Amino acid sequence: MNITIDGLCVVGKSVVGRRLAKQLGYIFIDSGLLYRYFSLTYFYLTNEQIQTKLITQKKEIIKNPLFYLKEFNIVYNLDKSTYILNRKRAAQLAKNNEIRKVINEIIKAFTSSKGFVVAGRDASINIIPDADIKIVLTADLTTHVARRYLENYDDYGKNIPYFDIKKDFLLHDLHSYKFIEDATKVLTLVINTTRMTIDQVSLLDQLEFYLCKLSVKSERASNRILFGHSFSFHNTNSHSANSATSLMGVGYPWYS
Ligand SMILES: Nc1ncnc2c1ncn2[C@@H]1O[C@H](COP(=O)(O)OP(=O)(O)O)[C@@H](O)[C@H]1O
Ligand SMILES: Nc1ccn([C@@H]2O[C@H](COP(=O)(O)OP(=O)(O)O)[C@@H](O)[C@H]2O)c(=O)n1
Repeated sequence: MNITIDGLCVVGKSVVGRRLAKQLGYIFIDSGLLYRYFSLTYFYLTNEQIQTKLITQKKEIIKNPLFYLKEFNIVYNLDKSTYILNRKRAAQLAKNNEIRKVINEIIKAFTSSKGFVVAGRDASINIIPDADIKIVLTADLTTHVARRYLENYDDYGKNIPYFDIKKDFLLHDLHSYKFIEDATKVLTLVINTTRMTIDQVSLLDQLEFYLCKLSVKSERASNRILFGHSFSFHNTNSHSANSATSLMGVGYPWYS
């Protein structure tokens, strides 16, 4: 079985995905790592030059999944300030659709067999559209900013003001709203992590419980379940209420 986890930044894709993969004995692939890796490897090149490099390199990467999956993890060992800088460059890279296409093709090729958990903003739509389980993690705007603040403060010792983080988040993540919006239309499980701890989100038992419920519900033609806290119970089947604002947890529709 293959599992996708979609969501904007700091919703917990990486930490939850990693745990889930470990519990299941699966391989975890964080698509963000590939953007970070290539932006670091080709730091001084333009997006267009990187695009050309990736197109030529693609075959060789696809032929050596184990080597490259290890190689991509190098990014985790970056010093803290480079890691933050690297996020901005990776975000620029991710705006190039050709580069997105190549990165998605690489992950698709890696996951042509089963046993993967793949995290990303477009994992369930563009990377593994035929994944067996599709999960979307969400959080409200304040939670996004607070988690990023804590991450900067605890992990990097930087006291970046709330307003700057919020501005940065709105500027850099805006282009990804559409992916998450599309993902919520096809997926099997939406978890609003706003008032949940990492442990609560990652609990496999809980996940299994909801997946069981899902199989019962699928008979009623509903292919999605939402759980977590602080929902507005709109009970609507129209996606018109499902705007970027609602994806931030302000007015999340509840499908029953
Ligand atoms: N449910 C949660 N409660 C508290 N902190 C969380 C939660 N989920 C994630 N975090 C924190 O947010 C930060 C980003 O988590 P990460 O898994 O890297 O997110 P993503 O991969 O979605 O960007 C980390 O510092 C993590 O500890
Ligand atoms: N599937 C993906 C993964 C990452 N990205 C971009 O790549 C950057 C780095 O990925 P990451 O997963 O480490 O991101 P953050 O959660 O730290 O922002 C993100 O900020 C996104 O801009 C993307 O656009 N699509």
